[in-house]
Amino acid sequence: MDGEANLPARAADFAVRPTGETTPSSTSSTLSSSSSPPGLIRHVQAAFKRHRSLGTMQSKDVKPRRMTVPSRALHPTVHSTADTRNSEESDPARGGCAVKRSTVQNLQSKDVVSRVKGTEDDPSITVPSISATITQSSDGGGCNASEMQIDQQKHGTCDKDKDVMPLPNVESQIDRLKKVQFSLGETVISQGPPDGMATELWKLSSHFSSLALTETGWNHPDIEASNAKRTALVQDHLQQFKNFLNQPATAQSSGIGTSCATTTSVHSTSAPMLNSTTHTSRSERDEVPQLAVEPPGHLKTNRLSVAQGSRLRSPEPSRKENIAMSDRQAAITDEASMSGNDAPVEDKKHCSSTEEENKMEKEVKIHKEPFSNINPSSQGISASADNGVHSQEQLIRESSLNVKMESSQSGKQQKAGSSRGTSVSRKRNYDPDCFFKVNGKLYQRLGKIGSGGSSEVHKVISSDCTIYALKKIKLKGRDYATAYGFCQEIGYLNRLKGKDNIIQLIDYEVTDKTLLQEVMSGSMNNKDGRVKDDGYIYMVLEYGEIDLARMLSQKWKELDNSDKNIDENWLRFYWQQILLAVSTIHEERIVHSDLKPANFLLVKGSLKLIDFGIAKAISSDTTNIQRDSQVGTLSYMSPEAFMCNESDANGNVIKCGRPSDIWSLGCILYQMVYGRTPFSEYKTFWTKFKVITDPNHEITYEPVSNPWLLDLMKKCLAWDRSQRWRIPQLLQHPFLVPPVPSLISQSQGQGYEMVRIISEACGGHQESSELCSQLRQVLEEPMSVLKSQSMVTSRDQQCMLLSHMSKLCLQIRQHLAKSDLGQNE
Ligand SMILES: Nc1ncnc2c1ncn2[C@@H]1O[C@H](COP(=O)(O)OP(=O)(O)OP(=O)(O)O)[C@@H](O)[C@H]1O
Repeated sequence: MDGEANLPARAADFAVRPTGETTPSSTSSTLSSSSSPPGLIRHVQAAFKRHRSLGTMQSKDVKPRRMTVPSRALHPTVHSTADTRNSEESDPARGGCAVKRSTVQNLQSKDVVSRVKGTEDDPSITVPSISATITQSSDGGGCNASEMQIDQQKHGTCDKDKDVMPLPNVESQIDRLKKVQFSLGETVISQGPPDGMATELWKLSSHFSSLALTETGWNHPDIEASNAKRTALVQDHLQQFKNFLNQPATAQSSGIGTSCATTTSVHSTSAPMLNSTTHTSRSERDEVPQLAVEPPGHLKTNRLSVAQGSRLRSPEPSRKENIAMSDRQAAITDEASMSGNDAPVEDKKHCSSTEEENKMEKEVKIHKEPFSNINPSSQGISASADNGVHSQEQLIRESSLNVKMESSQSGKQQKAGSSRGTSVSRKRNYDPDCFFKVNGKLYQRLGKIGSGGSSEVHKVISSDCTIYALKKIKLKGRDYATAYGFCQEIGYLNRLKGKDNIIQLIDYEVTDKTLLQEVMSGSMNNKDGRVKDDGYIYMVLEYGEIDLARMLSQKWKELDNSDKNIDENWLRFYWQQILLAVSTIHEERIVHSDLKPANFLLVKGSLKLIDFGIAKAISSDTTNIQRDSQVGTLSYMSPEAFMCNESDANGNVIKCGRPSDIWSLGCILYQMVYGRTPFSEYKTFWTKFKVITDPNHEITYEPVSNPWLLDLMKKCLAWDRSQRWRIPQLLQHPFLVPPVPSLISQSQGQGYEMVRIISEACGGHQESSELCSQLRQVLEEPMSVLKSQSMVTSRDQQCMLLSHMSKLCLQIRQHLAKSDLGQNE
């Protein structure tokens, strides 16, 4: 473990940034939300965490800090004490995920039941349990709840290519379904039959409810006996219901201005889910029956259960419900509005008058409420559900206008009790503790992944059920140069879009638009001073499951319990990926400057490079980057990174370039091989500084079974940066591209025999014997020849070897010819 806790630094001189080195036995951060979301949301989050393998978030290990050290601070005569800040707090929640699993499941199931029972208070659960059955019917599966659950299980992923969100086990789902249906059944009955067009529907719902009630005796033999009959009956009813829903709608969801439209709110109670609630304005309720159709409990998931334009009746939502609904509506409104405009989005044309507001209230409103109530892990999206999601999303798109209008309405509802006309700030339209908004799109926060020296990174889910990482950088109080640097990360990530081994930037927003503009145009005018406004940078990034630091930590924990060495193939596999990632940026003339295990993330089995916070592009006329200060993470910083801008023995200014990254790679490789970084025994900043900048300091290499591995580490950790290998060479190093053993042994066997014959033929001639022994040495230790040469690729190495050998052979031949001649004379 790098004991960097004692690093000396004066706060003023060293900006020590905690970053990501992980060493096997240390501890660090974290998966804790800084602010606890409400109960249900917490359960959602917990469920997501549950489905991530242990430790898939930020390493729990102590991470070395990234340093920003002004040059003057580096003079060895300056004595300072380390800034031992380690801003990464250990978060037991991460490690504790698995332990808490059962508790979470219990909570979830309790939660589902209690939530459903509390229907009256929950506007998202409005009336009967029809929807689940409807969805199922499309699969031809009747209304057998267990089948439905199994179907959900079968298709329990959000998207094949996206994060899998497995469902809890089938039995518990069925069990919960029974409870849910029972509860909903009670609700239906207590509500009594509506009149008008929905009477038929009510009958159906009552029927289902009564079925659901009977399902409390789910396995009773009597009930089983009548199952077939009931199923047929239900299917019949379903058909009727479908026909009902398929009626030409007089009030379509997009029916702006139609006086008889029903308002349909599609709530996705968690990202993969959409449930629908239909309600109408007071004036409409008298004329048009309305129905709120809600899938039961967790079966709300993924289902759009109300056809748009259905003119159905449901009990009037209470004011409380309305307010709660409007919160959700507002949330989805934000999500639906992609404009990024801070003003509430609304269709002024239709919102200008009270009359039109009334109309609007009657319209079918589609909202997607991605993030409430339900455990997303139980959102297994069945085939039907999947379709459901798509159709819902389509619906949402199609109804975006309505959604926008809903926004204005919901704003007003929110303000119930206060002046109706008061406009509602967009900021209040969603809970900032639970959501992030980037360019008008909402992302629900699922948990904090980690925090770097400059940022917080959160796991989030988008409205299309994709998991992302959201990096939030607070700019307030930072100097502009630093803020520019952070913005530049966006530039680099944009430049590296489409590169497989670089984490992908999905979206971003810099709240300080001028700053972004300046960075993008390369005209940084305001270099002095600090950012005063409450500026943030948000970056939505491809999500990485685990970082290399954590992987190494796990690997070494495994190895500690056994007497095995690190698996060379494992090493080879990830080392190659690391090289390829760095090769990508070096080809783009970008020097990362902060390469360390924590900055390589595993995404679907491949390592991807992250954190371009201090990366720099090499300008076209040079091979180096210009830095005003020393930056990096101590344990991985190259000698030239420490000595940046100082003069070397020849009076040349020391600069950093690609070789600086190669040194960091050497440190990473060393750590992969030995479980610690090369200078880990030097605990303080100054001792580290001293040994790393000392050209005569010899790094200790414990013996390893593969000499090529040793050679590789040395090639990366050559003190003299001009001696360090470049990525293309490293990719061809014999550790990665081993020479074919059979050929070696074959050629060696034949070679030895040949040398023996020649030696005999030379008959003890001194010069010839000398040449023969050289030839033999080449055959025995080809590297002894190659080491003195600076080769480019292994093919070049082979060619050099051959030419060296043939030179020797030629000389021996000449000697032999001479000695032949002498003998003949
Ligand atoms: N796309 C992502 N997916 C998953 N986790 C991520 C992602 N990006 C960052 N992280 C996690 O958050 C941590 C901090 O992220 P990052 O290194 O980008 O922030 P930073 O503020 O630049 O950190 P530092 O300055 O300390 O290196 C990472 O070590 C990683 O564990």
